Amino acid sequence: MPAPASDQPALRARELRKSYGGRDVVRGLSFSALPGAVTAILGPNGAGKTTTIECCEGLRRPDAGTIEVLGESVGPRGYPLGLRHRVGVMLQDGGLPMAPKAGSVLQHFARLHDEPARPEELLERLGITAVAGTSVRRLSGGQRQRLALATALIGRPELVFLDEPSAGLDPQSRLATWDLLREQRTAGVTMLLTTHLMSEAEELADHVVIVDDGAVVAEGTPAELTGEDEVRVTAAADHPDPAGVVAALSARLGDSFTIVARADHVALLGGTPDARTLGAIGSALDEVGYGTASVVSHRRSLEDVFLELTGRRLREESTP
Ligand SMILES: Nc1ncnc2c1ncn2[C@@H]1O[C@H](COP(=O)(O)OP(=O)(O)OP(=O)(O)O)[C@@H](O)[C@H]1O
Repeated sequence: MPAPASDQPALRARELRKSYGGRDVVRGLSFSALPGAVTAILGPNGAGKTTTIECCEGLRRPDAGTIEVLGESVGPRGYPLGLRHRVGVMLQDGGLPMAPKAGSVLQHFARLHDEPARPEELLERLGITAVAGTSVRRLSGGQRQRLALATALIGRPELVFLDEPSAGLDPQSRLATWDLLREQRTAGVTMLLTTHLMSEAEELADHVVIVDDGAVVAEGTPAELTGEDEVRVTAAADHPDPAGVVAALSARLGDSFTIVARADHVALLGGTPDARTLGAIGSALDEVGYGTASVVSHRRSLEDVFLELTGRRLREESTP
């Protein structure tokens, strides 16, 4: 049964580090997940989300750092025995045996727990009752994904790890999954999920940890992360010196805005500028030869924040 809510984190990861073949993919990453809340680790492909969550699940061993789950330390050998029954895990690739039938797999997982949820009910909720008699191998990707979620929830865990829970699902299945996860939260279950879907983080998360290149670049509630107005100036052509653009704008505007400049756009955070300030912005941009294609003022979405922090362009994978 879920533990009563407290202020103590249900999970605390401190200064995690992990490298593969000399390449650092998790670089001093720290975050906490509060009990009864949904914490989303949001990041682009390759940011280190799966590595981080699998370290927290005790499936990968971090090179450095500490992890506490439900008050217990996760050591080099993974979870202490008693902890395993309190936690549910949904892996990114499902991690399911292929030969058995879907319903048998879930029954098997149910028998591992003292007070499991009813398998038939979970199958029904996730819309996979009709394939209960089909072998896992023959399930579609989305059906397998939902079965993996059912196996994570069958033991009525206190804490559930969900690695991209709705990746590859059609819109109906995604909504059914989100509804089920919201119910889990209402019942007091703590959830840590990874996602690169803004909509998933916006719909489900109480706390969002934005990760890029193996490190936390921002965190907060969705409202904290998105609560600011932004003026966005899109460049007509890439500018060679974004730092010079910031300097020119700061010289005219002082510290009334947080200014982020990239080759292709400038974002000014901190309020809606009046006509005089807009004039000053225009003059500063003219001064540094920043050709302006458009200027818009709007409330930032999570996607704006994410793209601002993690960049708008596809990145080459770094090499060792
Ligand atoms: N076992 C491994 N051996 C070598 N490199 C790995 C291994 N696992 C992950 N990586 C690399 O580490 C980096 C981070 O991978 P990870 O799967 O943690 O990222 P992610 O944020 O979950 O990405 P995605 O959203 O694409 O699933 C990637 O560059 C990946 O290629």
